[in-house]
Amino acid sequence: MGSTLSVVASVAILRSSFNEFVPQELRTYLWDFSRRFSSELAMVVEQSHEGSTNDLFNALVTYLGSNAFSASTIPQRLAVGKNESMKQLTFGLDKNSEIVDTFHGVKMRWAYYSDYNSALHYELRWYELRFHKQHTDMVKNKYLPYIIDLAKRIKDQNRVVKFYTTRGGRDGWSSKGINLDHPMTFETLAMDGELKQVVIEDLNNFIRGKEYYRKIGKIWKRGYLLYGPPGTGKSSLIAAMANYLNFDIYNLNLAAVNSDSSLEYLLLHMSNRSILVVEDIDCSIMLHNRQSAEHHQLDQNITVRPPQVTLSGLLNAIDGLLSCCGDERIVVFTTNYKDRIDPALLRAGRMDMHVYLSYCTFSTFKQLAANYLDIWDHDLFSPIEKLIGQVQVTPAEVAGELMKTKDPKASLEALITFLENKANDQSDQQHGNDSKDGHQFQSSSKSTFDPADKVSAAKEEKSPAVVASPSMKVSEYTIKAELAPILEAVLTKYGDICANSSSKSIQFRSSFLEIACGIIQKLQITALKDLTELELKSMLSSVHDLESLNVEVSWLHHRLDEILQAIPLIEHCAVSREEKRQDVQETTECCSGKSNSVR
Ligand SMILES: Nc1ncnc2c1ncn2[C@@H]1O[C@H](COP(=O)(O)OP(=O)(O)OP(=O)(O)O)[C@@H](O)[C@H]1O
Repeated sequence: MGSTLSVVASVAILRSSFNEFVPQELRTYLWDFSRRFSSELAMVVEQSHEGSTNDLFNALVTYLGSNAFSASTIPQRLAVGKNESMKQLTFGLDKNSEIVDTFHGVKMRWAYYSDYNSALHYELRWYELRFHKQHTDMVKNKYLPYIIDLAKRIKDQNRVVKFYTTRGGRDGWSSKGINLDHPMTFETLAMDGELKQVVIEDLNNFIRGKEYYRKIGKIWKRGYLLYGPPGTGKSSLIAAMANYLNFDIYNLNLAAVNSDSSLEYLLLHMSNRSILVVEDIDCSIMLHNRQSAEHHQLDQNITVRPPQVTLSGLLNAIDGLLSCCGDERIVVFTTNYKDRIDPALLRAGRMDMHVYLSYCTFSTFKQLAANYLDIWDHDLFSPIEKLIGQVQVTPAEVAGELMKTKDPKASLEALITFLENKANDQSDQQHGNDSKDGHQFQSSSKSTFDPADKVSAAKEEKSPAVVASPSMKVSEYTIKAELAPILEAVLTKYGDICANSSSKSIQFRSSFLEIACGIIQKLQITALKDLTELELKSMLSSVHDLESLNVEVSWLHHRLDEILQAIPLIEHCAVSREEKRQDVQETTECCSGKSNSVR
């Protein structure tokens, strides 16, 4: 044993002396000469390749380092370290050390060398791979690409997610970014189970879709619109997405960007594998065409600086040529009021998935109770289920109540009191509205988070969890009572339009039907001349969403198209009528001697 050790030690000493005293050119020559007679092939991977960084070298640093403890021959010396952009320690081969990796049963011998060139003050580093010549094709076509791919995944998993914000003007993004230390994950995010799964699946498909996107000629990017009342978890969902994918977040404050070209500059300086977030897109900026970007004088004293980024600038940035300057990009818009957003921004291809974050349902409450109190069931769940069905309460509010004490019983009782108070408040508000409006539809369709936005309310409140007015069952669906006659008529005329819907959940299907019936109701109660183009386009956008979920509403789509085409004619007629009226009035005034010129 002692003699074996001394032989190994002598070989190691000889080897390191050889490397130290024999110049690299001579060593290379000697190796090449000896290999002429060998069945082994050697490949050298230098730090730089043809004048630029060698991606394979960098991949090897990660791959061999991560394999260091599982390789068939563990190296005697390892380099180890960590920096602030990494979550965990990383390992690498130290100078002149070797490792044997096994791939598809074939032994791959790796060694790492470095050589300091004192004239150039430059350290040359390289890896050397030796394997049997018969595996050359496999190494070229499978092993090395596998290393590059795996190293990328290892690196992505180990990197700390960064958060960047705009500094305004041409200053670009905050230079270093701060570590995103947000604890929200898909496990802790309370969201309807099915919807959460749909989002996760969509992200998975996107991440695995590089080849698919290339094949169909589409830029590898995905857009999500997150909408819903404040406090329902839009920002939390973004954090969960970033943590799940290990993507950096670039938080774009459009109001701080002073021109379309600054926006271009910012997008060109985002890293790959990142999420571009524009929060509250409806109110952070009013996007208009360039012509209207003038200073608006609200009154004599107040001048409002107009938006500097135009709608076309933003559209260009999202899906114009500029958007191909990066890979694996996700764009997320959030809003409390989907109907205030220009439909051009919402169409598929720009915002591929619209995710509605609703008020708290019983299912979301149960997830919050599990997160905050570690309970999955309790006697007090039953009254809470009843109250949550009647009250509009956000997950943020419920979470706030559950945080007050760790004692489950006390916490749930406090939540019940909170929900009862809220129910009374909402009921008082409802009565106030009823007596003010004297109109059942208007009062019940008003949303407490946006009393002004009827169109938004007509859609947002349709989630079964958010029903404030009485519900009714029509066939197997539960729908707002006031929409029940419309649904009955639709089912009689067109059959079950949700029969082929991509969602099997009755709850979801009911909410799709409420959206469709809400649109029909709006069309029924509004005179054609009072419908704005924006309202119609927003209805079309909802119908488009329903179609993408395989809800059969082509007849409604067709009807909306017809109305949209008719609007200019209606406006034209209105103008002609007004002109005629003015003509008649002027003639009458002239005849009766009341015209300005006579006066
Ligand atoms: N769905 C949810 N699951 C778990 N926690 C939630 C959820 N929604 C809200 N919360 C809690 O409420 C807090 C505020 O929620 P968040 O900021 O995500 O809401 P938001 O919809 O983005 O609100 P806003 O529209 O005002 O920006 C979160 O930090 C989290 O603690």
